Amino acid sequence: MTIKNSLTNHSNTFKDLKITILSGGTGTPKLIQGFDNIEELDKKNMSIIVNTGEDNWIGNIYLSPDVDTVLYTLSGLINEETWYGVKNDTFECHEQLKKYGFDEVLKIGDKDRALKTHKSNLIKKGAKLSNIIDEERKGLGICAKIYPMSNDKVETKILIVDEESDNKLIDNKSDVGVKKQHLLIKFHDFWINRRGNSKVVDVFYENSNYAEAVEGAIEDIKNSDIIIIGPSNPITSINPILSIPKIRECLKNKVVYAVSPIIGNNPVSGPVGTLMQSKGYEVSSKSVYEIYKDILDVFIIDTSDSNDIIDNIGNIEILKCNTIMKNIDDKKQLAKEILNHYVKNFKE
Ligand SMILES: C[C@H](OP(=O)(O)OP(=O)(O)OC[C@H]1O[C@@H](n2cnc3c(=O)[nH]c(N)nc32)[C@H](O)[C@@H]1O)C(=O)O
Ligand SMILES: O=c1nc2n(C[C@H](O)[C@H](O)[C@H](O)CO)c3cc(O)ccc3cc-2c(=O)[nH]1
Ligand SMILES: [Mg+2]
Repeated sequence: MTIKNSLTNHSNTFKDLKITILSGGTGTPKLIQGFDNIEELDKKNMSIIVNTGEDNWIGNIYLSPDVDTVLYTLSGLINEETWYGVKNDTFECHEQLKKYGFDEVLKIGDKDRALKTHKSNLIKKGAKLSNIIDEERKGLGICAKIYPMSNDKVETKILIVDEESDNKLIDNKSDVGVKKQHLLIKFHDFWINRRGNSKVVDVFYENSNYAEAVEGAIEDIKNSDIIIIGPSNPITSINPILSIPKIRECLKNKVVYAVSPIIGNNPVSGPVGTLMQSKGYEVSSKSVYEIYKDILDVFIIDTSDSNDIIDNIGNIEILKCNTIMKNIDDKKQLAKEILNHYVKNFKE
């Protein structure tokens, strides 16, 4: 349909805008920094709904990696090398536990452990994750509201080919008795222990059909002017959020923008390629559009991406911007272009 590039500046009209951002992983938190640095935007009108599909217990520590990354990003504590944990943190406790024979595998820092211990204690007492996060964001002096995609357990599971059976197959391909075996594993097993090197057959969001959205999150979606799906892994960071029935239903009546995490056929980072192929998608920005299209109004691709995505994409508008966020100026510029485009095309 139509391609638009940079637009005139409408920043004075940002002050009343209400925005909700869907976030997971490391891509979207960069864009969240961009929005958080737009002075004219009232941060009390900014809500973030976060993926909890990778939440897990490590010993007695409750790990909610994508939530903690958003908390640290909005409080300026985030380690921007890894996009998890607290910058300049120490790892005394982590190292000492290893000496006692308990390897947490994930490197949890000493300052980071305080946030996770706070969550763990309250969860054990039966508190709701959404209430705990709200206390933590206030404790960190964050104005924006932050919600888990659900207070119910929804777990991202990866179906992989069991390498052992695969090798047996190769060795004894004539032996009809040897069958390809599959393993259903946690995302962390796939990404941390197996370094994302397994052959992925499929991805599931266990229990998502029965999971309730958080009331405040649904309220904020309904009251928002614009919903932004950030440039994160569509399969393991955004789709778990969209798999919560009430959330997806609500978004259908809203103005929704999405930023592609893939430029042409190249992801900027991570295992998004293998995971998209496992769901039958080619690795391309066009496939990202396919994944979101039933709720999408504007799809943002990188200026370096080709225009052939335009062919038959229905009535969705393509906006081309610089989507490679190397510094705070890039992040702020991308955030501003999204809001400028919204004001010009949906507000006036
Ligand atoms: C394992 C990895 O995980 P995670 O850290 O959870 O990251 P995301 O789900 O956010 O996926 C990373 C996703 O983000 C894209 N990305 C990263 N930086 C940028 C950027 O500056 N611009 C842009 N358009 N996309 C960005 C990257 O390509 C990845 O696909 C994971 O799940 O991948
Ligand atoms: O790949 C890693 N991811 C680590 N993560 C990130 C996370 O577990 C996953 O990498 C992301 O969820 C990928 O989607 C942490 C997250 C935290 O909140 C705290 C500590 C870690 C530590 C690691 C780590 O050592 N290695
Ligand atoms: Mg992730």
